[in-house]
Amino acid sequence: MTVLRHDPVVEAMSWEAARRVAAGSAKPLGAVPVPLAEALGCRLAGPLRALVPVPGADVSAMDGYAVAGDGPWRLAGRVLAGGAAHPGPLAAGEAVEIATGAPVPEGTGAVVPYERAMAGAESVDGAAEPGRHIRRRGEDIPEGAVVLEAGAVVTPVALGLAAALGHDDLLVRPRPGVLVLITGDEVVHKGRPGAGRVRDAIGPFLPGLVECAGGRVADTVHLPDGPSALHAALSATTATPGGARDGVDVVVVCGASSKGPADHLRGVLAALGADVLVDGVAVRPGHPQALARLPHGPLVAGLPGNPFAALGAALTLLVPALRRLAGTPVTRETGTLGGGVRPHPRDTRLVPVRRTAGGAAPVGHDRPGSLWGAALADALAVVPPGWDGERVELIELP
Ligand SMILES: Nc1nc2c(c(=O)[nH]1)N[C@H]1C(S)=C(S)[C@@H](COP(=O)(O)OP(=O)(O)OC[C@H]3O[C@@H](n4cnc5c(N)ncnc54)[C@H](O)[C@@H]3O)O[C@H]1N2
Ligand code: MOO
Repeated sequence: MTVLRHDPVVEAMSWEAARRVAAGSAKPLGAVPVPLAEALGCRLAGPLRALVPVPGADVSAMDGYAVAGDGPWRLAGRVLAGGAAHPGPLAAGEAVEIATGAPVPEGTGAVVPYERAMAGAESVDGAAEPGRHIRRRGEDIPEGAVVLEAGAVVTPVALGLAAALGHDDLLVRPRPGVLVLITGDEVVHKGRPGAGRVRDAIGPFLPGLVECAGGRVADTVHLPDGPSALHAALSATTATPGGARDGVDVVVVCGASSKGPADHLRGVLAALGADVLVDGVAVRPGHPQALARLPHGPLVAGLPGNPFAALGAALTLLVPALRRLAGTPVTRETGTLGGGVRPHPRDTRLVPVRRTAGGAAPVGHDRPGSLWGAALADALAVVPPGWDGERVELIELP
């Protein structure tokens, strides 16, 4: 009698379909107001408007004298930026000494810089050009102007602009929080791996990849093999209805995705009652990957332990889901592919390439267990089964 001890082979989902499922597995997180200091890298959820005009008043553009009418002018006081304004309009024939950025008194016809003025103790003379060296209220940025559109990334410069326009908080799409779980008793996290050990090569690349997709790695935790630690870590995640900023939206499980005795992901997902959306993808490398939703909300992306396979899987399931959650626009690039690459009969191939003026060229070194080829490459070429040798999609590597 034959005893069937292992799961039968199930047909894996096509790479294109898996990517579509991943992109459709999430909705963009709701907009939240975030203090400027925490908004860097987020996307604006609405247009950024000028709450105040720049400059906020008619101000001097030079250190010198604000004058009215023709010179010589009688000196009637001094106005410094941040100091008291001149107590009334300037009459023709009057001047006040003025600092750059200080509001010019009403009636000012021009500012004469120190370099162009001849000043005595009580009067000043010089050549005044009407309107010269006065920055008018709202001349740089009018009040109410939309300076950045919804969807713009909050850059360091945008933070400065927002502050100048009177904002303390920005309404942004929060960056989805990602918890990374690295499994494998043989995986070590520093130094040279000894016999029977491998150094974690996935944890170090995930933060940059996640960031480019619009997310942020909230924590990376190393778990021993076995279902209980994984079960506990997945159950402990806090759902983030409404996009709370410190929550976990996606858990990435590295390793444990295949069929070996230490590969517990599927069993744990079943025990937790997760909804498995993708269970294996027809892609090389990276076929033993999975995407599921836990009953309390977070998505789980299961990546294979082989590092290049993990990268391919992350670009297939994790990145599209994160982009959707973060509201990061999706751009698709295509190009020609040289190097005599042959398609696989059933699976999509992900081939590390460098893009050149003559098309994409494979860089080699593309074994699933090594990141060498991917590190030499600037993109992965997507070669579908039955590829006709024409253009391919190119996924840019961060
Ligand atoms: N019977 C089958 N065996 C395997 C299959 C299969 O379909 N049937 N698929 C193979 C493929 S393809 C891959 S990829 C791996 C995926 O394995 P797991 O996700 O279960 O990962 P592990 O078994 O834990 O590790 C595989 C390999 O990668 C090394 N590893 C693990 N984590 C890391 C890490 N963070 N950094 C660097 N290297 C890591 C680990 O030591 C193993 O060498 O399954 C095949 N087997
Ligand atoms: O996903 Mo595996 O070999 O395809 O590395």
